[in-house]
Amino acid sequence: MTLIAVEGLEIRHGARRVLHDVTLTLRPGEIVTIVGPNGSGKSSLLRAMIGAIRPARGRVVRRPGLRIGYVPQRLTLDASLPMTVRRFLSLPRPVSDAEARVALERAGVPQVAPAQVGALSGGQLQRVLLARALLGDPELLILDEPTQGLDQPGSAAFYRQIEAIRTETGCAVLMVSHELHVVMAASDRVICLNGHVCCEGHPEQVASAPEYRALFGTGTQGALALYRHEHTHRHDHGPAA
Ligand SMILES: Nc1ncnc2c1ncn2[C@@H]1O[C@H](COP(=O)(O)OP(=O)(O)OP(=O)(O)O)[C@@H](O)[C@H]1O
Repeated sequence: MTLIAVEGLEIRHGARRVLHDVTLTLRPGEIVTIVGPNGSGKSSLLRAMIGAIRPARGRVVRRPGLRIGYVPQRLTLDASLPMTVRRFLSLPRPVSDAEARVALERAGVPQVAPAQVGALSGGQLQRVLLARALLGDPELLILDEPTQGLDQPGSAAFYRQIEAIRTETGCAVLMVSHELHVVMAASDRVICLNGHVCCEGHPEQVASAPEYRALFGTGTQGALALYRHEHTHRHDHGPAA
């Protein structure tokens, strides 16, 4: 059973082709991470998948009625605007106190409902955005670099929370991250994107191995060495060929 399928997708921004021939599917309950260099089209792919960008070619097929929760890469909030987390969660759709409480608990910040949004730490704000995405009880959670700006322990804790949410709710998760060394333990599948799908596969089953622990924190290179990453082609011309 497929939740969402991307078939032969091409995305253009104006005259510039940023993605081409992208085909992938997501199944219920799996955690898939997209990695790739800056400007490789990761955000564009996610935005096409939620229907915010129209493909130049190909298509996105969503299971009818599929509930998607989306956490964007950036949310600019005016820190001086007085607004509690509770109120923020009711925008634009009013939600009950019970719904808000469950979402904040799932996101790991059960205590912040009365806090001002502008007073939250970066890590707390990311979790509030996650809570907001969880409100519609999504079958697919899409997160675009959700740990940008967090330190490594903060990122690791965030991804553990994502895994716990998947276990608890059974939702599938598609996320973009630059931190393969952190997310690989949480991911069932990794897709390497650079204008097209370069390669994809299971991260190594090493999360509990001492070697993995030793490498945790040594940066992406170490993790990439663990992830079987066999390119069958060269990138002579970059993604926008
Ligand atoms: N709305 C837009 N209009 C014009 N060009 C855009 C638009 N959005 C993205 N681009 C360009 O498309 C390319 C791919 O951008 P995208 O944000 O999808 O990549 P990314 O892999 O998510 O990058 P990053 O890792 O830096 O977030 C970039 O060159 C970007 O400048």
